[in-house]
Amino acid sequence: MSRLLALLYGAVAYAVFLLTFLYAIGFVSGLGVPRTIDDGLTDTPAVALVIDLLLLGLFAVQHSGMARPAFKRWWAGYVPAPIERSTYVLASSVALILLFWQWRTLPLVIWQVDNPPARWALYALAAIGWLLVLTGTFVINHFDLFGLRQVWSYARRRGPERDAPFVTRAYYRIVRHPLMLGFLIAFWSTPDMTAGHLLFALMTTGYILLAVRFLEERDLIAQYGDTYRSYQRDVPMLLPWRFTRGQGGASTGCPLGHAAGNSEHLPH
Ligand SMILES: C[S@@+](CC[C@H](N)C(=O)[O-])C[C@H]1O[C@@H](n2cnc3c(N)ncnc32)[C@H](O)[C@@H]1O
Repeated sequence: MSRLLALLYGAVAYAVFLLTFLYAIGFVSGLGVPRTIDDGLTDTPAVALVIDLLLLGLFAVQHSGMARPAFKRWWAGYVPAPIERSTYVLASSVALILLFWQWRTLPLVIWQVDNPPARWALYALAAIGWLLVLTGTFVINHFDLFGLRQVWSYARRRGPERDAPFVTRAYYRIVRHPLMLGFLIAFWSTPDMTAGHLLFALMTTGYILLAVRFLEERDLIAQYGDTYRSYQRDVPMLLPWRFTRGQGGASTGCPLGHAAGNSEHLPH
């Protein structure tokens, strides 16, 4: 594949992702975009429920299915390695764009916070959630996660890609899944909770909990072995206050113990 074409493809996929991410903030918070979670297409509640569940399910299947090692091995025969991640990013963005476009509103009000300072506090909390997601991607490796590092290396004729290193610094010292924590904060922190928004928050929360525990962490254990198991023991999954003082943490007085504090356990 032409190196310039790969670079261009990666840049387009990244731009589409960035716009989709910005749109997602507006969609969920109901601000600044033409169609939001509560202001868009309408239908009878039963039809709306079915369509919204299908849209969420489609995203979950695409996003988790395409991230599995078995799927990656299979489509390596069709998609050149340098653009594999960009293609995944593009497919995830398309699934989200479809959801934003076809989402049916369910306007029944579940809760409404009228007090202005409380409303602003909830908006601020949501903004913190989104910021956690965005900044968290830089802690892991933003350009690797979104495929730019791979196409750039290919364009510069660098050798085959090394796997991105295991990260236990910054947010990852406090919880194992800061990006997912950021999404959960952003999805639930709203002063105007409608049935549609509640459906979105409940389904995405269930998806995040299951996918992280039974798919992503299983792959991380397969990849990093005991390093990841000890990280699991020392660092809570999503709730920062659930510090454990067992194993490495207890001996050092550091809640993270050897998972974060001792590089001899980290793969190189
Ligand atoms: C979208 S990121 C989400 C990471 C994490 N679940 C979170 O919520 O912060 C998914 C990618 O991050 C990788 N990943 C998860 N935890 C990691 C860690 N501690 N260090 C390096 N990569 C990690 C996974 O292998 C996966 O490719």
